[in-house]
Amino acid sequence: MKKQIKAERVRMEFKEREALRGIDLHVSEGEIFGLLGPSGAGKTTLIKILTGQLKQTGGEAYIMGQDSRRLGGTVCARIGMVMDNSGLYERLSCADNLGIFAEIYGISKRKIRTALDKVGLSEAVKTPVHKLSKGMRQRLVFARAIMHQPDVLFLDEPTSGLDPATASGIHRLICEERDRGTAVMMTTHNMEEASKLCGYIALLHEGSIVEEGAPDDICRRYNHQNKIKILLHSGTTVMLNHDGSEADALAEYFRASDVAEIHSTEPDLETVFMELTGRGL
Ligand SMILES: Nc1ncnc2c1ncn2[C@@H]1O[C@H](COP(=O)(O)OP(=O)(O)OP(=O)(O)O)[C@@H](O)[C@H]1O
Repeated sequence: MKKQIKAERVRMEFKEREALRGIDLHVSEGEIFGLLGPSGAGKTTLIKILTGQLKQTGGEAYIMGQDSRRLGGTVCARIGMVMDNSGLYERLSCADNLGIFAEIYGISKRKIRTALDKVGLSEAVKTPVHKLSKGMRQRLVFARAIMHQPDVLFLDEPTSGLDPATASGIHRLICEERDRGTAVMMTTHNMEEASKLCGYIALLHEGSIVEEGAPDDICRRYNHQNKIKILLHSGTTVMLNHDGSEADALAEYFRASDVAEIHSTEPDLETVFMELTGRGL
């Protein structure tokens, strides 16, 4: 698997603040990497460095093997981005907004229609941006990010503030991009979204990665209780140690057909995050 995004000991010092304190990570093709962290953790700063919008004060960053401080036109044309400041032209139509980028990327105008269809905006081809709802705008920004079929995609809170149906449509498109082989790096404050989409996540706190791994593996690591919770048909809840000693008791409950539900006591990502940072997302 090609490592499309790489950071090696990346540091960023603003005048009176150290925003990143030596970040190491990589994202391979066909992978969705989640960068999570509370407000001010350094997520946007890192994405800006990786995409060449900001120059780091230490360490190295590479996109498709090219130093992010010197990204050339060919590499830039293979990157897609959804950032906080949408950069849409309010008075231009959806199609004309994408048209500008089609020209920059040097792709056929036919791709505009395909991209708008993909995000469900075929009816709004001629609608000026200022008449779009928040969800439609976000879908347009997404269409702009993927219309040139990028190899690397950066998504800074792509579903923030969207209704569940629009968010779920965007999730589907992100997965389609991954399946096409795109390396995706996304930030989110939504832990459910991160667990569902990301194969690998890094928890960023005050400029450092404090935990990383597959979401399930991280949650298992913080399963301090290590118990099984059984809900019986009678409504009673039984807690058993999850160390092998529970086998006989569990078999007995099953023999008696008493078991309605069975759960492990693994914490969710939000709880792990609270434990590590003392703050919620
Ligand atoms: N241009 C800048 N000049 C000075 N400080 C900055 C600048 N940009 C970011 N910072 C500081 O760097 C730290 C990290 O900011 P950053 O925007 O990367 O956080 P974030 O994790 O993206 O937060 P959020 O989730 O709120 O978007 C913050 O303390 C912020 O105030």
